[in-house]
Amino acid sequence: MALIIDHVTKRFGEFTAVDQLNLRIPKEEIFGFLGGNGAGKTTTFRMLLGLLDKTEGKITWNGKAIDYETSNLIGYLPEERGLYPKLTVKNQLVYLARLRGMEKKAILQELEKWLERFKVPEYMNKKIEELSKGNQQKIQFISAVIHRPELLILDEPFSGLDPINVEMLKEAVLDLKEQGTTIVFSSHQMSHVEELCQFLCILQKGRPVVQGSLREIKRSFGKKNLRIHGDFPLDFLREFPGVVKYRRMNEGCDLQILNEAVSQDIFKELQGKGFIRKFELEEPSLNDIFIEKVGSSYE
Ligand SMILES: Nc1ncnc2c1ncn2[C@@H]1O[C@H](COP(=O)(O)OP(=O)(O)OP(=O)(O)O)[C@@H](O)[C@H]1O
Repeated sequence: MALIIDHVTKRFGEFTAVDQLNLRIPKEEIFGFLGGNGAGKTTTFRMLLGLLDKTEGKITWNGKAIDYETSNLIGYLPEERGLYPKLTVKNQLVYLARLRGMEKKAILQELEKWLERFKVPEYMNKKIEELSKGNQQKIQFISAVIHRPELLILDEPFSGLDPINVEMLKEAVLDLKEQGTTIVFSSHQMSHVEELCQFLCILQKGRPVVQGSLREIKRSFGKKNLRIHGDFPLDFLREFPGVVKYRRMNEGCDLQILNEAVSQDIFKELQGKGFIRKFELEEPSLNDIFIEKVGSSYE
């Protein structure tokens, strides 16, 4: 395990924002850090980076406490983006990367590479304030990765990006993982987490309500989704034993069922009723799991 969060608590006065949090984040994987608004994600990130003092507990990266020396091994994309509007992209990145101990020549080489990759080479000498919000975010992402950190913390990296830029950033995140970077990111979009993460944790009121591998979390949730398309009425399934949720769709219905056995019962029940065009059993979505565990409508 590379990143260990050991019984970490953060109190603001009487209020406990993070409560005895224990997490083991595996090396060279992408870890999803989820939770509703105010669950304690950003507070955890800030403690992890040493920007906020912990009330209790310990955080280590590769067995060492994170301090001034180790902090250069970490990259951070904060939730509140913070670039200087009057600086050019080049001067901004040179400034930030020099703080990370990089030489100017290496900074410019890396920056050029990233700007090419993000299809915006012409931004090199543009002022930050001249860029759109989404494009400023790309620059902020570059500032988090330019020094090739071992551990990359991304606080809602995809918020405010159009679908093309989301894809571009996802590709970059996956490549960084391939190259051996350990990545922890928070997101309110479950689909991004499903696509990218092998491991995750869902936080509620500063405590994990779910944690582990995505596959195992889905399997152990028990309930499954069943999609049926047929040319006959399916509404009677609303009351069928074992059906937890029923949603009428254009061509049939989407069900949440208690377990796989219920799908067999439904399949038998449908025989002879008409033509079934689709009968598909699926794992629950992360969104289903999130809603059930956190207990509120989301996304
Ligand atoms: N400096 C502070 N002083 C007092 N309370 C704080 C402070 N910083 C955060 N909190 C509180 O701690 C809780 C956790 O906040 P945090 O920003 O970590 O949530 P989050 O999970 O990142 O939420 P979001 O998804 O909305 O960004 C919130 O209730 C917040 O109001």
